[in-house]
Amino acid sequence: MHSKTRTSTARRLKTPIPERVEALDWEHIAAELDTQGCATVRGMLTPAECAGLAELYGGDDTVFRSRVVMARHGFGKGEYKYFAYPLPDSVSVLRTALYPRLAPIANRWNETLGIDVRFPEAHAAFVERCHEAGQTRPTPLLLRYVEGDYNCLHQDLYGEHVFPLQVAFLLSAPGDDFTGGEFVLTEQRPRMQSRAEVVPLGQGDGVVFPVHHRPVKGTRGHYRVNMRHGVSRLRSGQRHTLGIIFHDAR
Ligand SMILES: O=C(O)CCC(=O)C(=O)O
Ligand SMILES: [Fe+2]
Repeated sequence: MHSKTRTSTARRLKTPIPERVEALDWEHIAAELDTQGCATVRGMLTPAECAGLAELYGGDDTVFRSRVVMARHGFGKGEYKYFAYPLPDSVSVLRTALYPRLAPIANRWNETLGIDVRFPEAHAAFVERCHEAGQTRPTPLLLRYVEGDYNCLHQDLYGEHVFPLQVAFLLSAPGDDFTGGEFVLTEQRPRMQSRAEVVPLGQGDGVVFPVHHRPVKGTRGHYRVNMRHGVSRLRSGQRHTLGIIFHDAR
């Protein structure tokens, strides 16, 4: 990494999370999402913030509404816990601050795909829409993987209302805390073979990716590709992630 990048990252980390979100290059993120189907945001959380969030996993269970052991459902191996409302401050702030930057991308994608749904400017208004439809349970989650664990390719759909983008933050340090355990995205294109993308992440980095589909520009306009995400097998150590999903669950 260039020293210039390092300095500006460090400076950004002293600032509150909403300002860090504002400081990101959203034009670049939108362009990456359009062309590649995902975008990484580097150094969004400090190592201390990552450790604080990861520590919640083994702590007081009143922070969470439920725990899922993936092997019991055929989801893979490993486990995760959904946060309860009220969400921890940093999780709530991330969700609220990221949403208004992603909503215009989501609206543009829906327009491109000929889908009528439009998303309001503020997350509170979208959550209200979810709640009115009976989707009242919070979806932000902490995941934990140990050696041999993995997360099968999936889509985080929890009801009729779906916000089309989500963000996952890596809380552990690759190489130091764990090996293997790579974030994987696949694109299933109509009448074509699937394409896989491995997304390299450092501790505190986030990846923005589609929940279920995205528009891809073809020779005759745009077409819809089906997206799935998962995590490859952990070769050693322990890996924690924070998942931010913007729609609530039934
Ligand atoms: O652990 C990961 O990197 C994937 C997390 C995930 O599936 C999600 O955030 O929805
Ligand atoms: Fe997921």
